[in-house]
Amino acid sequence: MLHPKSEILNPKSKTYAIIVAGGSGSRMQSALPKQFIELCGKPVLMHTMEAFHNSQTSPEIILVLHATYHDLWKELCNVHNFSINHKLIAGGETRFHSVKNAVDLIYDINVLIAVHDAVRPLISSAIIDESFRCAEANGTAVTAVKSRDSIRQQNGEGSTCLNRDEIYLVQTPQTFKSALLKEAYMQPYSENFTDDASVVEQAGGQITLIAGSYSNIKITFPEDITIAEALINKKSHQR
Ligand SMILES: Nc1ccn([C@@H]2O[C@H](COP(=O)(O)OP(=O)(O)OP(=O)(O)O)[C@@H](O)[C@H]2O)c(=O)n1
Ligand SMILES: C[C@](O)(CO)[C@H](O)COP(=O)(O)O
Repeated sequence: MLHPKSEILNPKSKTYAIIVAGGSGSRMQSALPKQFIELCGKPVLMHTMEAFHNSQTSPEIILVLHATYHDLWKELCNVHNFSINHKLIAGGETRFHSVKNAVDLIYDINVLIAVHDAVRPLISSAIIDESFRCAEANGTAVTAVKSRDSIRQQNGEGSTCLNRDEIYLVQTPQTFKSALLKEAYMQPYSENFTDDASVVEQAGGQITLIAGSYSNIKITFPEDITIAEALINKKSHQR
């Protein structure tokens, strides 16, 4: 079940956002990794970082990017006059290792940390703020939506239907009290760690789900660029 909306975030709470952009985007089949592809005139990554910067919480941003792309990123920041303050660090072999590189740089065990995929540029400021509020109250806040399709599980040659009201599709941001996230990321890597919630759960943490958005898509395949541009244009017409 999704957690109801939380109270106001304590303005004294220190907050961080780890934006993971250390992947190579193999499924996108583009020479330029998908986080740099332009969406409505600017790189995917800039849309994502602006959403966090413009949220009420406006967390300190740590950007995780493969070292090979640090110079390209600095050049893009110049070209686009992008001046949002952030710390740039090197990515790792998998998403887990990229997140860990950032988590290990945050020493304070009394802060809140959101982890977000750079390639989910349509995240709303409202969801970002709610994830920090919920994590402050409950320790964890993991963004998710219910499946709109029916769900079947394969068993042997056949398959059985599952109750879709009990199934959630997990997104980011995934936000945690730092003590919990830091302890979880001390575990050795496992292939089952597909997101931060799976890492925290394996370490004994209880996951609180909050409402995500069907627009908060992860740019994974080429057609996702067209969908994301359409959604951004729709949003700007609504303003
Ligand atoms: N070593 C890695 C792998 C992934 N990511 C980040 O994790 C997010 C979700 O990963 P995914 O969509 O799978 O990105 P890629 O790994 O780049 O894509 P693919 O799996 O198609 O290669 C992305 O923002 C990606 O940059 C990361 O920081 N470090
Ligand atoms: C973290 C994530 O976006 C939550 O849905 C997802 O697990 C990333 O999966 P990927 O295969 O690494 O893109």
